[in-house]
Amino acid sequence: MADDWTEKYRPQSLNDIVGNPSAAATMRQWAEQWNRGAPPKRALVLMGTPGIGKTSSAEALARDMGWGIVEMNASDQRTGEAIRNVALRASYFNTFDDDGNFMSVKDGGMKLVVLDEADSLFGNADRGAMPVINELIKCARQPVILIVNDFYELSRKSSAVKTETVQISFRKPTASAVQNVLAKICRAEGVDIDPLAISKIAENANGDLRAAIRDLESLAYGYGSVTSEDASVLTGRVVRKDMYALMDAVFRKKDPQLAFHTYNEVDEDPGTVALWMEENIPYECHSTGDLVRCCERLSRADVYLGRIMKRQNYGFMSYARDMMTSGIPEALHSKKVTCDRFRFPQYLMKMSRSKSSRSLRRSLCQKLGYLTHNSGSRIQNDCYDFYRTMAMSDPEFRVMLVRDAGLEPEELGFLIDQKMDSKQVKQAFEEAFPKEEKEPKKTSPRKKASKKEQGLDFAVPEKKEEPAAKTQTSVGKTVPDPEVRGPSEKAVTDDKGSMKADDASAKTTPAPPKKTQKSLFDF
Ligand SMILES: Nc1ncnc2c1ncn2[C@@H]1O[C@H](COP(=O)(O)OP(=O)(O)OP(=O)(O)O)[C@@H](O)[C@H]1O
Repeated sequence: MADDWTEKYRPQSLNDIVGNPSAAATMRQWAEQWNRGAPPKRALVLMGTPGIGKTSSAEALARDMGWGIVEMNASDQRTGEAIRNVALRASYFNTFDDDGNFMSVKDGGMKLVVLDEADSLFGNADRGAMPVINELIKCARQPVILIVNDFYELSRKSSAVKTETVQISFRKPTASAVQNVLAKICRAEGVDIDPLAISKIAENANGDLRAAIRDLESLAYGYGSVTSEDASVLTGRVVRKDMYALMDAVFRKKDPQLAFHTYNEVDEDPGTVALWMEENIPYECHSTGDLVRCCERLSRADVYLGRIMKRQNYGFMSYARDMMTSGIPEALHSKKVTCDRFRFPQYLMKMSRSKSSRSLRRSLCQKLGYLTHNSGSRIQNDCYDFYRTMAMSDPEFRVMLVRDAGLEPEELGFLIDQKMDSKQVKQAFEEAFPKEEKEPKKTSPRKKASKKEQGLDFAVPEKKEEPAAKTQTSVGKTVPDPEVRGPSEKAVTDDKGSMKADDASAKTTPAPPKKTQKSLFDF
């Protein structure tokens, strides 16, 4: 199938990119630094709205420099592991040419690693991606380009993205630049087009060149000519705006109507918008009166949002929205404006930084709750400090937590404020699972030998492992049994005093060691 026109007319060199000459120049400079060795900032971030030539520029740069290209976009699987396997590896190692021959970086075997739509990379499906991206940014041995529509979305997840990359902002091409591209395509395709139609298509695209080319192709398809009436079927596109546009409308333009409309184009929940307002109000108000009025409007909005949550009455939403958007610029009487950048809400930053420790704490509390017949939140609110103090001061208690609650090394490390590979954590695991008990499979050859020794020359059916076998804990509760809980499994036979396995395997199982370790009741 023939390429659509956007692919057919994709720029082949940076010189063919319409608009953004300074962005192209910065890209070239950065690329030339790579030819002399790794520059201080190894990654480039290209940001801007869709369809204005970011991906095309990255590909054109690689072509201009004679580099290979490794691309990962949203349609690829982009978990941390996948990025490590593809992008990070490609950035670390020397490359292969198209025939599969090894090429060293010295021979010009440079490879550009491109992560497209990097701002939409960090959902559940892309788990673990962030640490790998950070590594890529800091340590890549090959040039890396991250492409984003929304830089703020990416930068809130990583400070390295903010400080250790070269950031290039792509602007939308002007309507006349879009018209020139469309006219050129029409000439090449032999399409007879009315100049008015060209300007209608360009205006409607609002700087999105890809959209403009697609609109032109669909109008010209099968006819070979486009009139201005044909172009009038195009309707306005909805363009999403970011929080900075809303902040600008509220605090810099101080225009209640513009603020109201911009809010509708921002894809954020009202709670987040309120946080942005709260963070920026103190810096944007230039008189006490302004500050008091703005805080008053914001607190009103907050009351309405609270009522929505409490009563699920979404009728209050319009009041909350009006107070936050039109209300605040209307409350700003001073004509002065601040020239600083808008501030990202501290609360969101802290929550995002503490995300992994909060989830670790939650899973830890759930395990402790399971062990002690409590809910995870009860442990978190009432007993967490008790467990923490006990675990910090008593090594035997740590062993019991590992053995009976099934804590993972990072959970135990978190509880006692140590790294997961610290001496205390290692020791607790070694004592909870002595070596021969930890790896039951390795003991099987010995088992067979002992059967022979006993003269059992018939086939003894192996005891099948239940996929979700349960282990009885020392407090009499059953917990799902991960493989690692070998010793606890033995406790089942101990406590109940009956052997479930058949006689033969019972004979070959070494007698359980005398129980010397403490259970929770002993503490
Ligand atoms: N500045 C430009 N100059 C020439 N052609 C362009 C330009 N911008 C976009 N195009 C055309 O639009 C198509 C899509 O552009 P590209 O994929 O580079 O956009 P993008 O900014 O990376 O968009 P997205 O963020 O959605 O990936 C290109 O194949 C090309 O035909």
